[in-house]
Amino acid sequence: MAIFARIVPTRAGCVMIVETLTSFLDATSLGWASLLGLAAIIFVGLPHGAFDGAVAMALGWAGKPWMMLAFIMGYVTMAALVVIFWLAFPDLALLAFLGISLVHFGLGDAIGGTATEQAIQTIAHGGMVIVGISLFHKAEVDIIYSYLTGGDTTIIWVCVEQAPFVIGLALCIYLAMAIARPALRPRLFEIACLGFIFYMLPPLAGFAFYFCMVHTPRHLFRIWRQLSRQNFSPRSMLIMAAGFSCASWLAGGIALWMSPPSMSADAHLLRVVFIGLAALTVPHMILVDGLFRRHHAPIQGTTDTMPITDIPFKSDSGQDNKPQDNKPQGHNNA
Ligand SMILES: CC1=C(/C=C/C(C)=C/C=C/C(C)=C/C=O)C(C)(C)CCC1
Ligand SMILES: [Fe+2]
Repeated sequence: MAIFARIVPTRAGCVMIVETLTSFLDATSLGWASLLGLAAIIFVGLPHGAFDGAVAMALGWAGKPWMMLAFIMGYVTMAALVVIFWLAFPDLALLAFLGISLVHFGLGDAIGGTATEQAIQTIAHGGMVIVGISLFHKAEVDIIYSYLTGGDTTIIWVCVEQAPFVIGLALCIYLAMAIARPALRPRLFEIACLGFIFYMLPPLAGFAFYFCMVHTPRHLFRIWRQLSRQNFSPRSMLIMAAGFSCASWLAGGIALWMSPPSMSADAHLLRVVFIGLAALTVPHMILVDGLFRRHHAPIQGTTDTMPITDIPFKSDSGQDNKPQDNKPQGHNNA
């Protein structure tokens, strides 16, 4: 009887999820590559943010249950404020989202150096993702941007179309830097490969490739290494991340289910995914780029392998290998 009482609501829940999904699949005009990309963004990429609970642990904010509760409340409040801001000022919110994402992705992929070198790498890496995808597939991306702003996208394109001048300049300086500093070459080559992939794939599939195959693994590698150094149990990190992932999927599922009748299935689906992502990005960035990076930047001269290329920082040539007052230099914690 008890088992029966447990199975019936679970089955009802599953039926509801399957029904919502099949009605979306019937109504959407997105191709299979974009749908697969969206699924990967939601189920593979999004959980990297669910490790923010573990990041809070690394920062010493989650030692007691009340601290964890305060962290979760702060995170959810910030996410809710982003959604409210987006609904009130969609153009400004999308523009800000693109800008902060460029910085977040760029910082995650840069391997460090002086502040200027770091800025050049950040603009080049992050710019290729956000501006590259937007400009390679202008017509398709314009439709997505119009769903996200609720109509006019002129101001967005005015800004996106100016960006290649800055990004092009950053790429030229990056090339010069890579000639002098061989450790930068694999990362520059990575930008070229990603550019080709973004050009070839539909925009959502290209973004999903980057988000799931580059950004997420780099982030997880950083967090995992730092937390194992601090002797946190992998099991507790995984349980916490699974809990946060399920909570965000549930929130997204509810938002999807409350589909407004006036909106097309594509518009609603993309709004839920990207406004949801923006809402989680703001607290995620504050935590990862603002706090974790500052506290756990590798010390110059320490060996630090990079995922994807697996090149030790120490193998870097030239004078920047010499320890300089033990100042934190590396900044590639995604
Ligand atoms: C909306 C949209 C884009 C931007 C997506 C962004 C900006 C995602 C940011 C995610 C973050 C920052 C996750 C955190 O780790 C693209 C791919 C340019 C083109 C297709 C439509
Ligand atoms: Fe991230």
